[in-house]
Amino acid sequence: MQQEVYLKIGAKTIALAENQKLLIGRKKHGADIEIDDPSVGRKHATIENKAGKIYIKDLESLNGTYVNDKRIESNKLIEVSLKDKIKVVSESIEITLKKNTLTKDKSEKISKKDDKNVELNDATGLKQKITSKGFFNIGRLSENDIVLDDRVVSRKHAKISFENGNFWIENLRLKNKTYLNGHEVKEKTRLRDTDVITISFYSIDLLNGLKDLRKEHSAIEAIGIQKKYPNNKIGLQSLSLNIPQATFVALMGPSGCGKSTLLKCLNGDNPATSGEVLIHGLSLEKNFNLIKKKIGYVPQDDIIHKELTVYKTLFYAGKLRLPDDTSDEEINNRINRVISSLNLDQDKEKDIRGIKVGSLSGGQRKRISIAVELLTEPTILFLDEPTSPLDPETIESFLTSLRELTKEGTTIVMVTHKPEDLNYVDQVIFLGVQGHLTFTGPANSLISKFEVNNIVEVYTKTSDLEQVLKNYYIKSPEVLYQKESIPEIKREKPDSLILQLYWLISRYFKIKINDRENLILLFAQPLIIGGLVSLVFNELSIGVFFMIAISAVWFGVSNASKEIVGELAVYRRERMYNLNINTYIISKCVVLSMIALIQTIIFISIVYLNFKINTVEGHSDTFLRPFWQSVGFMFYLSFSATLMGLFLSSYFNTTEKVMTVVPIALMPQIMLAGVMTRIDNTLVELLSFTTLGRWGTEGFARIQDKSYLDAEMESKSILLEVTQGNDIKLVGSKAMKRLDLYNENLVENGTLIGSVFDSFSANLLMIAALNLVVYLLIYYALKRKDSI
Ligand SMILES: Nc1ncnc2c1ncn2[C@@H]1O[C@H](COP(=O)(O)OP(=O)(O)OP(=O)(O)O)[C@@H](O)[C@H]1O
Repeated sequence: MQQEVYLKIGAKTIALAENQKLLIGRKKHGADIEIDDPSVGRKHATIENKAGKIYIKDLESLNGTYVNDKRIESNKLIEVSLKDKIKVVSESIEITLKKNTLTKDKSEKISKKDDKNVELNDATGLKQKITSKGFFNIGRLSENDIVLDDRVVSRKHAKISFENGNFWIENLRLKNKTYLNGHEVKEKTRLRDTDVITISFYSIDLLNGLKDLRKEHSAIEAIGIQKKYPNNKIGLQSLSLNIPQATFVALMGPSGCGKSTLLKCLNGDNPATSGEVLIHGLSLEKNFNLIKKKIGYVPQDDIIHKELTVYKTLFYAGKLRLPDDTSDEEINNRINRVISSLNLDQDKEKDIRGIKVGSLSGGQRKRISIAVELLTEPTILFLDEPTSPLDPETIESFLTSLRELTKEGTTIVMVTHKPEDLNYVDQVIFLGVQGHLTFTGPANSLISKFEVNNIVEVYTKTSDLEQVLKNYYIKSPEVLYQKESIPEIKREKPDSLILQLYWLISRYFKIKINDRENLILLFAQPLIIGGLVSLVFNELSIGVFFMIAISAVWFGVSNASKEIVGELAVYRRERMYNLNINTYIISKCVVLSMIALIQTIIFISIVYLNFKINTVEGHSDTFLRPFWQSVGFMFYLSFSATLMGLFLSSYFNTTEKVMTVVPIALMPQIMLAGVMTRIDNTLVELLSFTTLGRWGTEGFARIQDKSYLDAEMESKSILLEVTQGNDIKLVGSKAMKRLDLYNENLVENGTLIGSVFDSFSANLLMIAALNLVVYLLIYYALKRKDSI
C-alpha cells in the first residue's frame, strides 16, 4: 500500500511519490520545484518521501528553510508531518497527506481507453500511478496505459518509468518521435515535474497529466508576427491573430498585400522574421518537425503529377508521407476515406481512382491536391487560392466539402479573392496594402466594419495606404518576440532514406512510363539524329565522334532540363514535409539514366551498323568499335549531361527561363570541343576543360585509336616508321593510320592541351570531377529553394 503525498505551493499542486526526492530551487536553475524568487538558492533544499515519511533537508541555503517558523539545520534530514508549516524563504509549502491509498491491484486498469485517459487528466494522479506500477506505456494500442489514437503515434510509442526515486522518459520506436520540451527524446532521459512531453498534439507532464492540445488551445495563434524579406521589403506588418479550432477562415486582401506571405508564416513554409506562431499551443518554430506532419498545405500550384492516376497519386503520397510501418491496406483505407470526404466518389459509373490527374477538371484536381494532404489527417489545412480556377458551380460543391471537414474538427485557412466564398466561411482575415491587418472577425460583419455596400469597396479602401494607416490597421498590441534573423526551421530526415529513395524512383518511373507521347519522342531522338549522322558522314571521321559526343550532351540536357522546374510546387511541398535533397536528386538521376541508356544503345547501334555495312573501299575494318565501350562512354557523357540539365532545372524558377538557357549551355560544348576550329588560346583551352563536348570527342578518338591499334597488333599487320635518327618506331596499324583521330585531328589540327591529359582514364576522371561539381551545384540550388 502506498500513500499519496501532495505538496501545495501557491496555486500549484505537486505529487511526491513514494521514494521520490525533489529538489527545491530558484527558477531556471534546473530544480524540480522552481520558485521565482531571487532570495531562494539555486539548490535550496530537498524534500523526499521515504516509505510514506516526509523529510526535508536544507542544502546550506543562504536564506534558510523553516519548519514551523524555525530555521532548520543545514544538511540534516528533518522529518515533517501534515501539521507542520514549511517555509522556503518567503514561499510556504504545505504538505498534505491524502487519506485514500493506492494498491498495485490490476483491477485498477480500466479497459476503455477514454475512461483511462480521463483519469489521467487528474492533476495529481499520474505520478502516483506510475510509481505504483513502476512504469507507464504510451502508444496507439489499447493495451497501453496512456492510449493516443493518432497515426503519428506508434503502437508502443514511449515509456515513463520510475526508477531510483526519479521519473524517466524513453522513446520506444525510432520512427515516431517523442519530444521533451520541444527536443526529440533520443535516449532515456530524466523527467522533472516541470518538463512537458509532447507526442503528436498530446502533452503529458507529471503535474497535469495528459492533455489534448487541440482541445486546450486555439488552432493557430500569431503573436506580434512580422515578415521582412531579405531585400528589406516588409511583407507583413506586425500583427496578432487567434484562430479557434474547427473554424473555416477566409484570408482576403488586395493583390500583392501579403496573403501568401501570411499563410507561409503560419504554416512554417517561410517563417516570420519576428514574433511567434503557436499551433495548438506549441511553438511552430520549436516543434516544426511534429507540427509539419499534422498540417496540410496546398499552395497556389497543384502539388500532384498529372501523368499519374488519382489512385497512384494518393498511394505514393501515402508511401512518402505516412510512417513506414503503415500497411498498404491502411493506405487504401485512407485513400477511400479522403476520396469520400471530398465527394470525389459521386460518379458511380467511372471510378475516379483510375483516371489520370491530367484528365480531371480544375476543381477535381484541386480536390486531389487536398486529398493528398488529408491522407496524414491534418488538424489544420492551409489552402492558397484553391477556388481561383473554379467555376461558380464547382466552387459550391468544393466549399461545401471543405465545410464538412471543419465540422469534423479541421481548421481551414483559405486565401481567396472571391467574395462569394464568404458564404461558406466562419471568419475573415482581411489584409490591407503592404501587409497591414485590417479586419478579423465573422464574415457577416466585414461590410459593416468598413461602412461600405459591398466587398469590392472593402478592396478599394484597403488598397489605399493612407486610409489603412489612419483608420483600419490593427497593430499587434505588443511585439513580444523580437528576432534578428529569419529563424531556420530545422528539417528532419525521413524515417528511412532508402525507402524514400525507392518510392521516389518508383513514382518517377511511373510518371515517365505513363507519359507515352513524351517517351516516344525521347526514343525517336536517337533514331533521327543517329540516322542523320549515318546519312551525312560517308566515312568514319572525327566529325562522327564529335556528333556522338554532342548528341550525348543534347540527350542528357534535354531529358533533364524540365524535370525539377516542372514540379517545383510538388518538390517544395514535399521538401517542407520530409523530402531529402540527395534522395530526390538520385531518384531523378536513376530514372533519367535509364532513358539515356536506351537512347545511347539506339544511337550507337545505328552508327555502328551504318559504318559496318557501308565501309570505305579498302578499309573494311574501319568502323565504330568496340561497340560496348562506345555505348558505355556515350552513356557516361549522357549521364553527365543529365546532371547539367538537372542543374539548370534546379537553378531557375520557370520552365521558360530554363528553355532559354539550354541553348546557351549547349553552344560551348560545340565550340570548345576542338573540332570546329583549332584551339590555340590558353583561356579558351582552359574554358574547354569545363565542357563535355571536349572530353567526349577526345575520349571517343582515344577509344577508336586504341581499338584499331589493338586489333591490328593482334593480326600482326602493324606499321613501322623509320624516324630521322634511323630509329624504328611503331606507329600503329593500317586502319589506325587512316583514322589517327586523336593525334592528327585533335592535337595537331585541334586542341593543344590534348597532350596534357594524354590518356582515356584522365578523360574519365575529368568528367567525374565535373560531375561532382555539378552535383554540388544542384544540391545548393535546391537548398536555396527551402526558404525564400
Ligand atoms: N521572396 C520574396 N522576396 C521579396 N519580396 C517578396 C517575396 N515574396 C513576396 N514578396 C513581396 O511581398 C509582397 C506580398 O506578396 P504575396 O505573394 O504574399 O502577396 P499576395 O497577397 O498573396 O498576392 P496575390 O494576391 O497576388 O497572390 C509582394 O509585394 C511581393 O512582391
